[in-house]
Amino acid sequence: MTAPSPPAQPVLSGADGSQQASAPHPALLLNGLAKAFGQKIAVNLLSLAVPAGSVYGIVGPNGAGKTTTLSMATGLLLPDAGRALVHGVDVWAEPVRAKGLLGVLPDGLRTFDRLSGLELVTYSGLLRGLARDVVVPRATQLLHVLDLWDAGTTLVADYSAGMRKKVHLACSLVHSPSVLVLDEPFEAVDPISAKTIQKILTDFAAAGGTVIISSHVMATVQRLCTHVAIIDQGRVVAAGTTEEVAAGADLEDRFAQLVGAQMSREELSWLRPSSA
Ligand SMILES: Nc1ncnc2c1ncn2[C@@H]1O[C@H](COP(=O)(O)OP(=O)(O)OP(=O)(O)O)[C@@H](O)[C@H]1O
Repeated sequence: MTAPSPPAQPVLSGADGSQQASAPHPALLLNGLAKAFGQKIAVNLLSLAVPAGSVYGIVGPNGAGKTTTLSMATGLLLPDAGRALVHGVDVWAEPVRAKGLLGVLPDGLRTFDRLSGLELVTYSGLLRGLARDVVVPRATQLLHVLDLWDAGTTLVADYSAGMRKKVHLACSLVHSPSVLVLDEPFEAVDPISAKTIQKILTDFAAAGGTVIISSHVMATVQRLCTHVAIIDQGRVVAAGTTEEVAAGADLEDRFAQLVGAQMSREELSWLRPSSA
């Protein structure tokens, strides 16, 4: 895989009108993001700074607002309030520039699935402005690395859930973005492929890229992520380096401490195997 493309280098005008390099922006800055669906407040004035070069895990219970947050952060869903900036570029004010910096694996995406894997990844790269002689070798390589090459001309519509996840991951990588935003990248993926994906992501971050993943698999987040944010009811309840957030405990235990209080302790006394 090629190194991620360098982020847009923002400049500031000095008092004398000269241009000075500014302090580096976070790879992703969310500032007061909010979204309601009718009466339901999905994201409640959420702010977060993701440092460049980090592998940042977003965790939280079902319905906490992770997908809604990531959708607003990547220009897929219009926020009711707040801003999202990718390397200082406003996702909603300058969508084309911001999206050029992003590689996105959305949750439950519907794509052009009447294509083979090679066609879909190639098409994705062409849409991102890559030349065909650049995109075809990259797409081929990605399909080999993600163990999808043998699927040949099988349509993506006929892929398994894990294969679909991997081909969409390939689409998010093909243009070598600066910031990868991956909603549940390991969901439905087999353990060997999960290891391959983890290696791709750590290599990508080591080369200067930034990775943001949402996941429910705490062990993976603890092993893979340099930073983590725990989201609950549309708000950040803890954020920092993984070590800071875990605070000397297992991340899963910490997660349960922070957001487990409202989990039901009720017993399903009626749930007993029925006799034959
Ligand atoms: N399009 C929508 N219309 C109505 N409500 C929605 C919509 N999308 C999300 N919600 C609601 O917003 C809340 C947050 O949903 P979201 O999908 O962001 O949670 P999540 O943290 O990604 O959950 P999960 O871990 O289960 O994927 C939920 O209560 C959900 O029902």
